[in-house]
Amino acid sequence: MAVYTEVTDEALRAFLSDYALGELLAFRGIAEGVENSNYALKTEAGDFILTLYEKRVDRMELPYFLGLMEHMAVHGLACPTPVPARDGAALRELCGRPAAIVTFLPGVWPRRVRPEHCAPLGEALARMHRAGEGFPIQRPNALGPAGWAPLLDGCRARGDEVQPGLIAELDAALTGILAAWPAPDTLPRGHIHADLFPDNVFFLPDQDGKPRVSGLIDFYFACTDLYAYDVAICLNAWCFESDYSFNVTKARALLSAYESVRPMAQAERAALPVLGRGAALRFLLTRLYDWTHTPDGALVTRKDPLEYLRKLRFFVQAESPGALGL
Ligand SMILES: Nc1ncnc2c1ncn2[C@@H]1O[C@H](COP(=O)(O)OP(=O)(O)OP(=O)(O)O)[C@@H](O)[C@H]1O
Ligand SMILES: N[C@@H](CCO)C(=O)O
Repeated sequence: MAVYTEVTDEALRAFLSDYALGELLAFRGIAEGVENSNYALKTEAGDFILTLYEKRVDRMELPYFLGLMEHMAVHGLACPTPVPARDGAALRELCGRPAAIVTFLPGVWPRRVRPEHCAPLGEALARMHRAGEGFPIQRPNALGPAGWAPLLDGCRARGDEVQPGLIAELDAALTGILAAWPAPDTLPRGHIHADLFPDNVFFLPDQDGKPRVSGLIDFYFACTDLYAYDVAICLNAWCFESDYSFNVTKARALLSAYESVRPMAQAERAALPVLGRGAALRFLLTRLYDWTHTPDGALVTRKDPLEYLRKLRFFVQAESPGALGL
């Protein structure tokens, strides 16, 4: 479910009259996604996505997200490009919500990740990091290491209902992660996606039927942080099997394709186990928070926090990149 704000035909037509996109031919709400309301639009000018930003997105941060997408698209990345209205502004208001139209990207995200997806993914991630260079606005990562203790505190009251002993295990994991986290400015940093899960990466087959990335979407967690942390997020999201075993073939494919575009420093590779631990904890905590704060019967699909406990435990026992098979 991701249409929180219903847009009427009349409201949309009035909104579109500010744009040079021709007549509205069709529009429909998109069920996928959990954060914002998304509509697919077809106008005389082509296909677009209309997003109404809901409660969890801070409107002060929208110029960063939209500006970054614009910058990356101009620098050759296949990502949604904000469409300005006739007055030049892409960020507008509709039905009392901040709203923007972005270009539609063709492709489908992989419901089941295969090793053949991981090299194109790694390459696209590195291209994204390169494409963000020179974008001047900074956005600290609100869900980075400094944000994890407060998040964990927010889960304290009900966390053990999900699994007995969970909060004590997470307290210990957090202490270990913070002690081993790379010191500021020791690893390269820049604009990262920070949520590059399979549902945010579209693929189309090439002439030989092999998957190639057709676009990256959903930049609403993007921030300025360590590039290698983005790699570690992808190792979490793309390289585990359904039995939670780590697939070294997928991880190697991802990493070597990444490095074909942006070689990593030795220190970045060495940090991957702790960055993997941190990334697992970050998704565990946001899922646990949502799990323990979403009222029963709410229309939002909650994601399983314990999936990330299994991944966290894997990274806790992996002390070196060698232990990851990398
Ligand atoms: N530019 C785009 N081109 C094509 N389809 C898009 C585009 N942007 C979004 N979509 C479609 O809308 C769906 C939801 O988008 P998105 O993942 O950004 O939602 P969200 O609610 O903002 O985020 P989240 O995934 O964090 O819940 C996507 O799975 C995709 O089907
Ligand atoms: N990718 C996140 C969801 C929000 O973007 C998760 O799987 O927990």
